[in-house]
Amino acid sequence: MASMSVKHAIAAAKKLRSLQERFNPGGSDIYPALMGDEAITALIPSGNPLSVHILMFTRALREQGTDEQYEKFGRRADNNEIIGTFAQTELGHGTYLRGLEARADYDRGTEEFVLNTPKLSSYKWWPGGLGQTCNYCIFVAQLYIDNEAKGMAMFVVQIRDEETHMPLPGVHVGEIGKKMGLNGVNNGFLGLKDYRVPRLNMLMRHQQVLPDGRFVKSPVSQVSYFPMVFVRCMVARQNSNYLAQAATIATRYSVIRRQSPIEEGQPEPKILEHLTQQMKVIPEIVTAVVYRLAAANLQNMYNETAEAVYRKDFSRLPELHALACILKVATSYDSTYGIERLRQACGGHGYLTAGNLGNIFAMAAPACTYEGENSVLYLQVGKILMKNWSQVLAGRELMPSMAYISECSKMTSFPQWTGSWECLLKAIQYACVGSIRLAFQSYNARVQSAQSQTAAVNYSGLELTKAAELHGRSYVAGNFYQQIVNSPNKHQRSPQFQKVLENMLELHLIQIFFRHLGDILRFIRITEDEISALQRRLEEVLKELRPDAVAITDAFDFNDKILSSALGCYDGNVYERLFEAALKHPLNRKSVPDFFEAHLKPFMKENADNAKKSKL
Ligand SMILES: CCCCCCCC/C=C\CCCCCCCC(=O)SCCNC(=O)CCNC(=O)[C@H](O)C(C)(C)COP(=O)(O)OP(=O)(O)OC[C@H]1O[C@@H](n2cnc3c(N)ncnc32)[C@H](O)[C@@H]1OP(=O)(O)O
Ligand SMILES: Cc1cc2nc3c(=O)[nH]c(=O)nc-3n(C[C@H](O)[C@H](O)[C@H](O)COP(=O)(O)OP(=O)(O)OC[C@H]3O[C@@H](n4cnc5c(N)ncnc54)[C@H](O)[C@@H]3O)c2cc1C
Repeated sequence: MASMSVKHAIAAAKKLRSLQERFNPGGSDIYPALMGDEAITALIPSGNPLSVHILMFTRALREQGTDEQYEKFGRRADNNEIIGTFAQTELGHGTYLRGLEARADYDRGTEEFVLNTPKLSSYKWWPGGLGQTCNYCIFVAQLYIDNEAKGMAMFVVQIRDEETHMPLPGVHVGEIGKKMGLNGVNNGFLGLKDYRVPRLNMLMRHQQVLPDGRFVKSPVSQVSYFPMVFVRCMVARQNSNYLAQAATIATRYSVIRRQSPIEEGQPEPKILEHLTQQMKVIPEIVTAVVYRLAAANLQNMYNETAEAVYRKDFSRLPELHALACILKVATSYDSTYGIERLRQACGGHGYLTAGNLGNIFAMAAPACTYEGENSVLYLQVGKILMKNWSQVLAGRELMPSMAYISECSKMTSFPQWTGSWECLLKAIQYACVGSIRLAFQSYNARVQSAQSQTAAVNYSGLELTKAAELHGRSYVAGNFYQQIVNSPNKHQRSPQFQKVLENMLELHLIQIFFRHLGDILRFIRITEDEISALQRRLEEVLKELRPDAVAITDAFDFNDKILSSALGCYDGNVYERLFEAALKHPLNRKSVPDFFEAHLKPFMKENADNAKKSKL
């Protein structure tokens, strides 16, 4: 599997490099964007072993290295003359980066760093492509000068000979083992023993070790976390795509499959005519659309901020960090659970490999963990919200994506309920701000009672997580509302198209409202009649969107090769394709399987003989 993946990944990389040269010669950004494209991931169903090379290795060299370092390593990486990965996580630590145990000791005598993974738990563990594909990596380690810890730093480390691909002396490298999916990625382990690299192999754009061992600190230490911010943005985009793929498959299947007459004596309808089926499928289509738009916005913000960071302007980093975290979490959770709901919506056939929903799930699910485990990122956002709430209390302005928090904080009570989109959006935001206030009170009370800030974060963790989740909902719903209702492009849309978009907005807002009804009721009084009215609107909008479901998923524009699904093919010949796939199974190659003579026949014969004997 790994060798097939490498072969396909290389073919894809070549093709994309030629597209890059044709459309954006000399530029650098289009390449990873193309590599992140759904086409590439789908064409390598066991995962792309070059992902981390492209998404993290090349980027870190460009963004964390000096210009000379880029010339020495980065250009070769961009040209794919060397293949690398980002080796940060260890067997014993992934989340708590300050706890990483790999170390780099500066030897001023030789002007080298001595790299070590001193214990089993400090072995690097997980980096994509490290097992067998890569000959280089960025090795993240605690920097020590005269045995004094200086914080994390990144080192360019050659791990295999460029000619023979043999691991170099002092390098212990291998594959970590079979996983639920992504088995072509060859995630690897790496141990280093007294492995020396020249001083200039430490990436020194933002922090430096001078030849005499003096340490020049980065102006903003978090800038070393920047490669992760980029991949979090890519996860938001990629996981929205996985959800869109699964929604396309389930929608197409749901208009082919027929089951159970709705009226006695009537023919069996397409299963998508059943209201509960609509509720399983259509909201996922809408969620995919909503997240794609949010991820596109995030990508723009990333591009602007990355340019500023390159110029050493770090002012927008906190806002980008907060948004990248929240969208990474929201898209990875909602796609993972959404894909599973869509698989169940395809009944028994959803469980067949030929439907491809299992593989799409296996591609989407690990994004809940990699690039920052989701609960941990929620807590990051929770902490940022606490800081911002202090700003609100001090009457200061907040970053644009949190401006709604100041606005809601000024409201003494929730305005008259109207049920309009504005009202629904405001309700979600208001509940979010109420949750932030409560979390702040708990957190603050703990700090006042002499708990440390970190302990207070831990013990207020449930409330912080809730506030973060609602902030994600508020941001995403607010973004969608703006794009549908207030976009400058609105007037270029046909009335019919605008109506479909508005139906999607209606469904999204009502769906989020019901999902968080408990949270909303803590802060807003709503009558039973008002809730029932929303229930009727939910049923109505599902009915209205039902005829558009296929067209919306067709507009995602996934071709059959990408979906690789007997259930989701464009021509709708589901049963023919399922049969075709079944006939290809190795067990169907022979009418009588080999195990019959070897095992089954003797087993049955032995039983028959025993039965005969007992009768005698
Ligand atoms: C060709 C491609 C085709 C494929 C498809 C493409 C699509 C893409 C999809 C998929 C492919 C990719 C395949 C998978 C790749 C996976 C790779 C990996 O997994 S690499 C490892 C990731 N590891 C983590 O993410 C560790 C998580 N841990 C952390 O980030 C930190 O330890 C953290 C944030 C949890 C704690 O950091 P603290 O210990 O420094 O502590 P605190 O006090 O919380 O933070 C200090 C300050 O720094 C800020 N901060 C933290 N992180 C920041 C950041 N990233 N940027 C900016 N500021 C940050 C905070 O807001 C705080 O700010 P104040 O001081 O309060 O103002
Ligand atoms: C498919 C895949 C690819 C990967 N690729 C790479 C790669 O290329 N390079 C690389 O360096 N790494 C990679 N990783 C590793 C990944 O980044 C880590 O797995 C991730 O950061 C989570 O860390 P962990 O595994 O140590 O989980 P842990 O931190 O051990 O999490 C376990 C549990 O503990 C909880 N927990 C941990 N800390 C806290 C806290 N502070 N507060 C509350 N709860 C907490 C978590 O919420 C979770 O429930 C990859 C992982 C996967 C699955």
